[in-house]
Amino acid sequence: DVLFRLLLIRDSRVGKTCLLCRFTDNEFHSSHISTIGSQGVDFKMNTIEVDGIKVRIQIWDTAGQERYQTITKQYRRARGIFLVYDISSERSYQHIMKWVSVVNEYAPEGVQKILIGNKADEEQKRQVGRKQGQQLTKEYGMDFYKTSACTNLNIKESFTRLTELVLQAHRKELDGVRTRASKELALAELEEDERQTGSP
Ligand SMILES: Nc1nc2c(ncn2[C@@H]2O[C@H](COP(=O)(O)OP(=O)(O)OP(=O)(O)O)[C@@H](O)[C@H]2O)c(=O)[nH]1
Repeated sequence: DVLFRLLLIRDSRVGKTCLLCRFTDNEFHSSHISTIGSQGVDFKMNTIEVDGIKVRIQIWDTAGQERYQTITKQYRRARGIFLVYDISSERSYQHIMKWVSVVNEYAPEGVQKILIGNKADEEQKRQVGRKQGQQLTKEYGMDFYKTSACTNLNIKESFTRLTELVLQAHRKELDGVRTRASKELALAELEEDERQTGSP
């Protein structure tokens, strides 16, 4: 089993908390409760299986209003980042570009990112064109998902995809851990056999 830390960013009210609640508890709350923890962050855990590996993911929900100095501390420990905008807010989309450069500056090398256009159910209030999300993903080389925490569109898919990307990026590291673990297990079994048979 492995454990990864993922992070949801950015503007306030784009639906970060709702995406997280939908993914971990399959719940949706239509009222807004701003994410204000002691650090402006809160997390939930979930386990998903990718390629036969059980991956425990710790997903951090950052407060959109938080000063970025606080949030950048969180970036350093993240393996994967969801950059979230709201399709009914052009402003939240414009801010994504700024947040990509902040992430590139503060997040560890090799951090995986995907772009999320949330509130896809709010078609009548759409301010961000369908192609705009895809344009950004081409520019920054990220995968793109349009999601709705409200109707449960692409929630599991997007969380699974980011986890897959993180897993792929850390494959070598993981293989090393697995080899070491299986060698240690073999040694422990040998010692156990020797103890039972009384041989040295
Ligand atoms: N229609 C619709 N509304 C949504 C969706 N996701 C979230 N909302 C609503 O948008 C508002 C803000 O959602 P939150 O999840 O609290 O937003 P946030 O990004 O965590 O906000 P901060 O904690 O302030 O950073 C709430 O009223 C939610 O009900 C969605 O997919 N569709």
